[in-house]
Amino acid sequence: ATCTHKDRNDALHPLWQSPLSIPGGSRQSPINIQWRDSIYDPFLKPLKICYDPTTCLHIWNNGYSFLVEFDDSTDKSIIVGGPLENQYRLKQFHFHWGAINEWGSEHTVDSKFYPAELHLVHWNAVVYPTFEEAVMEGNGLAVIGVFLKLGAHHEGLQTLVDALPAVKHKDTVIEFDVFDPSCLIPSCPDYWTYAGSLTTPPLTESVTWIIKKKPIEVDENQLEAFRMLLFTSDGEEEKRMVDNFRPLQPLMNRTVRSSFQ
Ligand SMILES: N/C(=N\S(N)(=O)=O)N1CCCC1
Ligand SMILES: [Zn+2]
Repeated sequence: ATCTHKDRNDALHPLWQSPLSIPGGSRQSPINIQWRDSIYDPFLKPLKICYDPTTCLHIWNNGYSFLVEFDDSTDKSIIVGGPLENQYRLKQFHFHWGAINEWGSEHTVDSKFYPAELHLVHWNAVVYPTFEEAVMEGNGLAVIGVFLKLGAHHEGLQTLVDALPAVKHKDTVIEFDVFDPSCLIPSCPDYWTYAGSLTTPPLTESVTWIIKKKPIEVDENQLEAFRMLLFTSDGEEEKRMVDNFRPLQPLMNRTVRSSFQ
């Protein structure tokens, strides 16, 4: 039988295991978002995004993805509103992508994969003293998911792409001191939201997911730049950093709400 990407993924990425290995996992991510099953919630507020570009610190290849990390010692870069009861501080953003344009995103919409997905990771510094503690709590994290689709060149992303050769290998880092990630978020306010988890270890069920309905467009060269990164350290046998997404997880007893009709 032909191997589906899910089997390939389970086989290729033991770390992104199925929920069976997470005892009591009832709100795991990612999931398929069935548009017609999502429920419009008129009480959902618009999401307010206030980032200070000077809080940007560096880009780091951590061997799973590349992260752009921010100074989260103040409330200078935060999100508030949407489904959130508190404001959440921006900690980092990263991407997941495929070896080819047919797949790469973690979430799907009506079972459609996008070639890549951006995650902006925020934590509840109103309630928890540290990010590490917030990671362990049901309302500890809020992640904005943005789908990337193949299309026009993305000017804002290009400044990031130009820096990637400097973090080709695992555990390399480059200073990156001014960047406003709101340029990567579609202006359309529409989103879905659901209660889920981190999609990499520790896989904790601490994430309020906010998935933007509209994708951003990036061009083929920009996607290819992601694919030239390596999972491996300098000197090791090279393994291209591709297909770094977790397989879809069961919805179980959850509803996905939409901010739009
Ligand atoms: N898996 C994660 N984010 S994600 N892919 O669920 O947005 N993280 C692991 C630790 C910090 C963020
Ligand atoms: Zn992610």
